[in-house]
Amino acid sequence: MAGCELDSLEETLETHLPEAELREVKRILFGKQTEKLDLPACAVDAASERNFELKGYKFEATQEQLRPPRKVRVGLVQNHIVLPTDAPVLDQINAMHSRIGEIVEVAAMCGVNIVCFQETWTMPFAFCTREKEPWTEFAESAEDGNTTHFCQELARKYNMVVVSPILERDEQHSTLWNTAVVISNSGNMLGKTRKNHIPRIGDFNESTYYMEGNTGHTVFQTQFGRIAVNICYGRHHPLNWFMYSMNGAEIIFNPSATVGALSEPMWAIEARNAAIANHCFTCAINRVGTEHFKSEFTSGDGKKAHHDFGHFYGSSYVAAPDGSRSPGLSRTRDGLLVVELDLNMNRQISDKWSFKMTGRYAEYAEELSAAVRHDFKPNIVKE
Ligand SMILES: NC(=O)NCCC(=O)O
Repeated sequence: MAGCELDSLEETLETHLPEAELREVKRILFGKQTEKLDLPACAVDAASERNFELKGYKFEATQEQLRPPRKVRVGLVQNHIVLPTDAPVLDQINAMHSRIGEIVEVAAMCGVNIVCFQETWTMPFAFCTREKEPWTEFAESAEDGNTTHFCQELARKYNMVVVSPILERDEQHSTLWNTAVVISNSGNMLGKTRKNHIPRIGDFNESTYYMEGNTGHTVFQTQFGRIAVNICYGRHHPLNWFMYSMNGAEIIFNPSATVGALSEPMWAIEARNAAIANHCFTCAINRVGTEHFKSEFTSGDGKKAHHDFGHFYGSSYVAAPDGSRSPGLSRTRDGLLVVELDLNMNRQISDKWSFKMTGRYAEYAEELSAAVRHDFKPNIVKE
């Protein structure tokens, strides 16, 4: 079976394992079971009419005596591009706006408080081509671009925080960035945060287009909790997650665009490990589908030129600090994953496992400062 034909890992397990084994396999693979969330019938019907998968789960925390639960619903959106990559740029952007608009409407029916879209959601993932035109035309101002205005309307209409990852055009510095715009549920732009790490692997030729981010590890205080955005390739860097968490992030979103041949075995591990290591929730989002480009490009590996990047495998999921995770969305379909979190779990797990308390950060900081110097000598004892 070709990789992209497998629709979902969980469904495959469910189809082929007897019930008792399935329960045990799931416990070992996914941790404590996440219960299904009851979603309104109108949302289920609308998702089916609009041809996207809708799934809902909840992570429960222990009831405390002094603090009330802090329940938040997050919505993770994964989708195909709507029009072919050679359609006029504005038509492509508008088509993505209307697709996202109809998915966010369903998120609102499900009571979502914070929604996050996939990396550079308004455009095909065209960086594989190395062509500048027309792809740089998709870049927009984070403050005043049409996409930000569109998301502000959604935020206001549905009382929802919107995390909108775009290709940003920073006119003032004549620079492009890979940026997530964070819009408060009031409709005001709270701020923006830029991708810190740019891949230098495979067809991800992103350094041709934009620069490494300069916004550090900003955390945004929203009405529904403190959130941060670790964009795509940043998920391979444990210290990147760590710094968002050090700045107080309770939920870290990881909007991504990644393909099966490259990263799929790592996908289920990295965001989940970050949730465990940092006592927070993480939300991994990947686009879905295969995008075809008119001009052929090579991967610089001696193999034949080709017109597509490979299959973006979706599989968006949420991981909790207790090591459990939600089932993923499909590998092949557009989808909305609605997950209810109780943010009290972060402190409960921190009190239990105490990774933050037992971390030897002052030691690491000292050793790291030495290690980044050019005269660094590794601390190795030899006979
Ligand atoms: N978009 C992006 O950073 N992709 C890099 C590949 C990966 O991290 O799996």
